[in-house]
Amino acid sequence: MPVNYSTEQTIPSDRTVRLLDTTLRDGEQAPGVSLSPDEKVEIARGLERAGVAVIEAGSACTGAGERQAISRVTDLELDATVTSFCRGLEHDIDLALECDVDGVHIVVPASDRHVEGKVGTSREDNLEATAELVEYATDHDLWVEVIGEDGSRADLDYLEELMATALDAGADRTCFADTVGHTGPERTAEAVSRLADLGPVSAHTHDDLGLGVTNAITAVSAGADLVHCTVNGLGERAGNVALEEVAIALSHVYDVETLELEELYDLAQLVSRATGVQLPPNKAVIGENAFTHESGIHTDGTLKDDKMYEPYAPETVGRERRLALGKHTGRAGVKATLEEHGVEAGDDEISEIATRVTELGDRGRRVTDADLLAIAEDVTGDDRERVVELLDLTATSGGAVPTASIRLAVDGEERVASGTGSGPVDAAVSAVREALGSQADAELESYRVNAVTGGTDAVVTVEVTMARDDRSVTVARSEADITRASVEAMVDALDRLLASENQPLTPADD
Ligand SMILES: CC(=O)SCCNC(=O)CCNC(=O)[C@H](O)C(C)(C)COP(=O)(O)OP(=O)(O)OC[C@H]1O[C@@H](n2cnc3c(N)ncnc32)[C@H](O)[C@@H]1OP(=O)(O)O
Repeated sequence: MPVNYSTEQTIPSDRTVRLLDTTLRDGEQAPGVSLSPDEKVEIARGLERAGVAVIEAGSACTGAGERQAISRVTDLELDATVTSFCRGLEHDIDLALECDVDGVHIVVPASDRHVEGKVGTSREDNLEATAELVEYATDHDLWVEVIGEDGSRADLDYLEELMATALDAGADRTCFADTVGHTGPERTAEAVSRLADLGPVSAHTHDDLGLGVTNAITAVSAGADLVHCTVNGLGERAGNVALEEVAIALSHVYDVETLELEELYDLAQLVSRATGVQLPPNKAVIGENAFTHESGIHTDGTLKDDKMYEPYAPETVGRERRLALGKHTGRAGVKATLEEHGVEAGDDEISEIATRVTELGDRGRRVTDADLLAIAEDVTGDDRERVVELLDLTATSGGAVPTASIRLAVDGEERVASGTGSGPVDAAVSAVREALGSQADAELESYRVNAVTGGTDAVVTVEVTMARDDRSVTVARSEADITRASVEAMVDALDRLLASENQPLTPADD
């Protein structure tokens, strides 16, 4: 159901809106990002699973490697239309044809700054060249979208003339481009509604002013029916408008469905892994904190009614809700988290544990599951025997094969093992798994390293989350030695997981 309380919806729910993804072209233009053909193929498959209508696979003019990558995507024979970016040059269209794409985006200058200052032509010659290029592309059976580059800074009368020329020459659609993310919703609405009167129009917005989604939604309400986006908002400078944000905004606010929303989180992680650009924790839909609650009032409210502090269920976009502990934790959050770990405590004990969690958070620390459980044991007096304990660790690197040997106490019995790996941490983790056998059957859900202090002698904090069956435990360890911190965190997490299976803590009396 749309959530607008107004009866005047600017985008009615029966509007057909489709999304074009340009992660493989504009997204890849983000500094430092370069996708291999295999990565492009994997991302294109993910985009297809999500139901993206058009995939801009790259710029064929960039070089042989790029053309090979685009060809690999066209070879997939996806349902989505696969396209290439082309400058206003016949040669670029020829290169796109070599990749067997379904269509092209012919990017022609629209503002005087681009017409005269960049391409060095005149308004009149630009009109003529645009018509010729469109005819050339359509003669080769290509689907054609003409993008008026820097359209938001163009004289709108000229932009309208340029786009009318493109449509008259046979272009399938035009595109309003806020190339430098310079404009706001009013000008977007004016420009898009003028172009929509001519024929089908797309919107291409950037986030330099943080107005990417606003302008995209405004463009749709002004008549655009295809929105250019990138996964995670990757792109030039501050990025393009994020695919996941446009999709959820259209769905949640206007009841207009564009994608298989539950695919969005996997897609976000896939793109993050391939590009090396981490997901910002506070980003809508994909950020780690988007469905995580720490503060006591929010956690309590969410436990009473899961819609209390969330606009939509995390499962909608392929995610799960999480409770976190820290400075702002209250009793309800402590009780719920302890229950997740099979630990019961009385009301007074819960209050005491909550106070100590807050105190730990006050010291600027993130409070992990292991911290909570240690506090709970202290408060309830439930001492437990460790199942696994690290006794000794030696790791070497710099030679041909990084190796590590490890000595563990497992249920009071000493075990020694060694392992090799891609680096000392990997080798030490192999050794731990070797020593523990099936007891180490736990998935490493996340592994994060953070240098707490500067310099080469920095103290690093390693935080791991490990899961076994349907339980997960987060542990953080700080050390100057990253290998030791990693292994200690992992062994402690395994110890917690195994302890809860073998020796559940007994409920404490009130
Ligand atoms: C808004 C956007 O996202 S634009 C897309 C940006 N994408 C890219 O740049 C793709 C990656 N780029 C590349 O691989 C290279 O820049 C290439 C292969 C396209 C061109 O490389 P080079 O020939 O060395 O040119 P260079 O990069 O120095 O300059 C760009 C040229 O394209 C021209 N150009 C730029 N936009 C257009 C256009 N819309 N129509 C025609 N020509 C254009 C420029 O005028 C310049 O030509 P000039 O050298 O004759 O002055």
